[in-house]
Amino acid sequence: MKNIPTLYEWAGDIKTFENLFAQFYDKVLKDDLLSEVFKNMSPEHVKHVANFVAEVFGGGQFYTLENNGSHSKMIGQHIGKMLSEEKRQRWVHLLLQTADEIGLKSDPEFRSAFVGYIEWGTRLAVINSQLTENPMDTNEPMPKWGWGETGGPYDPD
Ligand code: HEM
Repeated sequence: MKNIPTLYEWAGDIKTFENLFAQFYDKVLKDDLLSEVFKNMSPEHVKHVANFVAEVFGGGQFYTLENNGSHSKMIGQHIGKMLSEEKRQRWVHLLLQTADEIGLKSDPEFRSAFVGYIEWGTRLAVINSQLTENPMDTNEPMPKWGWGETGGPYDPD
């Protein structure tokens, strides 16, 4: 494959990410373990998380510009939340279930990159949630996620 798309381009567009997280948080709010954690989430939460992940996946500055966000600001949302490994696992499980239900690209290459990011991001969220102060400088750049070892999407040729 000559022109390798970004993860964002391969997944679709911003509506793909908004749909994924809208359906996901519907499940989260009905979940016995996670509903308590998210019961006070802001009305913008779904859009902010969709924008954040879309930006990390190479879609442009959705979170940075539209939400005046930064990696540090996002990390700050998890400080002191005391998230457990059990809650993290449920979060991951529901997100992957939603990904299948909405028909998110399911080629092995894309899912490998997607799961890699989700593992990284959720494990960091748990670690940061045990802290009382945000360790991250406000000027730290947003993370960028790519295809990793697979090098690009599934290509039958
Ligand atoms: C890749 C993993 C994750 C990403 C990209 C992410 C992203 C975000 C973002 C962007 C916000 C800010 C939302 C806003 O500005 O309104 C946020 C807030 C939050 N996140 Fe995460 N998060 C991740 C993992 C988790 C996990 C695993 C949990 C819990 C099990 C969690 C719990 C929360 C909570 C409780 C808030 C605050 C919600 C509120 O009250 O408005 N996050 N997250």
